[in-house]
Formats: sequence, structure tokens, C-alpha cells
Amino acid sequence: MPEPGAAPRRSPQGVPYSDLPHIVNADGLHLFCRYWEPTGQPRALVFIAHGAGEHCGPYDEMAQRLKELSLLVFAHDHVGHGQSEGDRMNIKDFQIYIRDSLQHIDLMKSRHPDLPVFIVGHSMGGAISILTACERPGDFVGVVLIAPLVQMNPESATPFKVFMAKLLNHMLPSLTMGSIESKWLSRDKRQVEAYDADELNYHGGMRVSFGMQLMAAVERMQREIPSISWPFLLLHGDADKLCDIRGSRMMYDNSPSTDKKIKIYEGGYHALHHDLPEVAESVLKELTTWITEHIPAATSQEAQ
Ligand SMILES: O=C1CC[C@@H](CCC(=O)N2CCC(COc3ccc(F)cc3Cl)CC2)N1
Repeated sequence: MPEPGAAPRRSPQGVPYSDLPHIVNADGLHLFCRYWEPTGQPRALVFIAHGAGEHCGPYDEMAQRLKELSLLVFAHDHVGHGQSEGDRMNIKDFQIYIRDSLQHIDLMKSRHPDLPVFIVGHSMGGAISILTACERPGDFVGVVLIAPLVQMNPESATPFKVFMAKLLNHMLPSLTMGSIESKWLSRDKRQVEAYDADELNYHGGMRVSFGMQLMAAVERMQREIPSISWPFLLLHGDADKLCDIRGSRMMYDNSPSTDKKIKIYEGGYHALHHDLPEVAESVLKELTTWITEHIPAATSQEAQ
């Protein structure tokens, strides 16, 4: 309970957290949460990790489809995003995103100790998902990655630009680079307009210090990939200009996992789950089918 007389903590939009589903992370920051709970007994838990600059609201349709399959879906807005506290789209250490995800996952596992757990991640949320699964290799029965950030885009990360970013990070870490160009998110104009109009998204420039954290996460993934043995599904558009598809190909080719699948969407843009309607529908079908197939059959004692 907050000390008597203390002003209630409010979301960046001014809503008291006492009125919002939330968790408090290890740094005392309030993270806004969403839950999609099936009516009957859930068959599995699914954690959704959103990307940079967005929030977990736009995953509602995907979560509803999973809920209809009796899966219990949960998500939160990462620190500095959407309705959570924290400096907008900035982070002192990328590990905070992974620590907070594990906190939320552990909370839900404590409430449903017998359920298998999946993670679904998009873009930077894909990097969070990969590094979270790497920290707990035995904890997840499957990881679904939609256009994950695995490698830097070679155009935007030439050796010179990386050198300059590192130099600038020491001199002017709050300096901003370009912002995420929404036109590359989707071929569906309505989706781009919805993204641009969504005030819960961050539309400002990317701080150099944030870019450095993303680069550090990319370097960490390069080191981890040769030890990835958990099941995963990769979905990536080959016209993605924000997260290079070569990262997904490299992860697919170099991970020792014996249960891995990659599906390339010809002409697909970055946010595949919000790309042209037929692509978005295919992504939802692919994802729900793969997850359903990866729910372990009930063990004998459970079946009795
Ligand atoms: O639907 C939606 C709405 C939001 C979008 C997700 C966006 C997202 O998460 N991205 C895309 C941009 C990518 C930039 O990467 C870098 C930039 C500078 C740098 F120095 C090092 C890196 Cl690696 C990081 C991952 N999808």
C-alpha cells in the first residue's frame, strides 16, 4: 500500500495505476498489462513481446485468436512504452526488458503452474523473446518470431555509422537519430495511418543511447544463436526494410534446434501481422497452427 497521503502513481496518460492492470518491476516502475483469458480451462500460456516505439494494444486481434483456442494470453507495455512508466523509448540496459518479461512470465506461471509457456515476439520484441528464451532454455515449449530484430540492417549499420554511433554515444547519448519510418511497416495504408494516429506509439527520434542498447542486444544474440535448441517459428517478409531478413535466415541456419520453421513472405513488409489482409491472415493462421501443434499432449496422470 502506498504511504498515506502519497499521490497515486499515474500512467503517462494520467490514469491512476490503481485503475489499470499492472505489475511493478524491480526498479519500482509500473508496467501496464493486458490479459486475454479464455472462459474454460486454459491449455497454455502465451506471452507477447511488442516492438520498439509501440505497445501491446495492437496485438489484440492476435491475442483474441489465441484466446479462442483456449490459450491464456498476456502482455505488458515495456518500460518507456505506451501506458507504462519510464523515459520514452529509452533504456539503460536492454536486460531490463528481459528481466521484466521473466517477472511477468513467472507471475503467470505461479498462477498456472501446470501450463506450458510460449512467447510471441515482433521486431525488438523478437530480440527480447530470443534472449528471454536463452536465459531459460527449458522453460518455453515454443517461440514465435515475427520479423525479429536479429541483425542490424546493413544499410543503416555501415561500419562508419556504427563507429559514429559509438562515438556520439559517449559525447551526446541523448542525441536522436532518425525515427522509425512508418511507411516501411506495412503495405496496407490503413495500418500505417493507424500506427501514425496511435498516440500510445512513440513517434519521436531514436536516441543514440537506445540504438547502442539495440546493437548490444544484436551482438548478444549473435553469441547465443549457436546454442539455441528450443523450438521456434520464424516469419519474415523479404521486403522488410526495418529488420533485415538476413538475421532470420542466419538464426534458422545456425541454431542447432531440431524443431525450427521459417516462412518467408514474398514482398512482405516489417509488421507482417499488420501487412496486407491476406498476409496478416496467413500470419495469424501460421502462428495459431504452430502453437496448437506444439502444445504437449496431456501426460497420463493429467489425462486421468
Ligand atoms: O508494428 C510495429 C510498430 C513498431 C515496429 C517495431 C519497431 C522495432 O522494434 N524495430 C524496428 C527498428 C529497429 C532499428 O534498429 C536499430 C536502430 C538504430 C541502431 F543504432 C541499431 C538498431 Cl538495431 C529496431 C527494431 N513494428
